[in-house]
Amino acid sequence: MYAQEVKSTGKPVKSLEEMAPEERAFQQKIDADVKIEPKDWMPEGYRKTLIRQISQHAHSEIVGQLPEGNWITRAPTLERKAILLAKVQDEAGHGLYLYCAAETLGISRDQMTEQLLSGKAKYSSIFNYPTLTWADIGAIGWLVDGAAIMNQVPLQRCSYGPYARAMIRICKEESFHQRQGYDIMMKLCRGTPEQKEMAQDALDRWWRPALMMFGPPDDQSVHSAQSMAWKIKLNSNDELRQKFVDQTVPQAEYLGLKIPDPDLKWNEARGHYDFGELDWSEFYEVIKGNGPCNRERMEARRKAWEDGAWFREGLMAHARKKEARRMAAE
Ligand SMILES: CC(C)(COP(=O)(O)OP(=O)(O)OC[C@H]1O[C@@H](n2cnc3c(N)ncnc32)[C@H](O)[C@@H]1OP(=O)(O)O)[C@@H](O)C(=O)NCCC(=O)NCCSC(=O)Cc1ccccc1
Repeated sequence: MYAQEVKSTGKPVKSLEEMAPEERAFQQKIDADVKIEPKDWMPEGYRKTLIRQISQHAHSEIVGQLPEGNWITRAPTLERKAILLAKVQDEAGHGLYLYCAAETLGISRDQMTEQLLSGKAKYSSIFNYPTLTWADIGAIGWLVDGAAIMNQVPLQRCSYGPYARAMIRICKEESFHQRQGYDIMMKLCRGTPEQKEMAQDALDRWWRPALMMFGPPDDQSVHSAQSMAWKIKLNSNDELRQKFVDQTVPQAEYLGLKIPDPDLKWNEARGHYDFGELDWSEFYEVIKGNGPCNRERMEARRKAWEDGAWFREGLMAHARKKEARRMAAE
């Protein structure tokens, strides 16, 4: 799908003729699938859009550790605990690669953290929902990681080199995450009626928030048209949401679970599932800070940042001393 076909509410995308020569050469590079690297010239809007998206993505990975972290001490077996621990550690790693990718655009880790804590930078809406039962850990792996992969696989081909490369490793790890979630769901669905009920309840609560992860509908997406023209995004929000529904419905059927949507129906003519309208007012409330767990999540991040201040100061003092010693020896 070409950017121009996406009905986005943002500023109209400039045509090549309307661009200054430098910007035109940049766009032609993008159109020819040449990667943009940190030292290359880039329009200010491209740099800012990447900082916004990559830093929000990084914050999502870091905040995303919290709902699952809640279950590490209560995982049902030693094996499940070790797997969950590894998954949550992977998410910390993803956050770090992504912060590094954003740093190549001239913003520091401290600035990004300040933007998160002040509410200027967002993180994914999905992490503002609570994890009430062990089945939620299965549902997160299956649905949330499943949605994350659907969105991130195309980003391996995005125009900005450091972001595209970070995505390659992240996607490999995300597929392990998705499979471990589905495996939890399979175990529950083959278990007692109570366990199957827990799995259904988790699906009922996570289905709609998972679909909202892809962002607002295309006609309300401010950034899509420009981001797609710059290949910062390769697919529109609705396109990926549809792909996710099409992929996930048979997986739910295999589990013997029911997707909580009375309007869900295979549409032979379109070759896709039709699905019900989502409650976008809930999405906007959550991203404004009024979801069920927003306050708790931000408090946890603020506390971690404040508690770590002495360590960051220690590291800086050590670095300064080392540098002074090196200078004295020269
Ligand atoms: C598709 C989209 C998320 C949004 O498209 P865009 O073109 O950027 O925006 P658009 O114009 O369509 O929207 C208008 C406004 O709405 C905001 N908004 C939209 N959607 C959301 C949302 N869901 N949550 C919160 N805010 C959202 C958007 O920022 C903008 O507001 P702004 O102007 O910034 O104030 C894009 O940024 C993207 O692909 N990001 C990279 C992937 C990424 O970040 N993945 C994160 C999950 S990683 C993961 O899950 C791994 C994991 C699994 C399990 C456990 C732990 C970890």
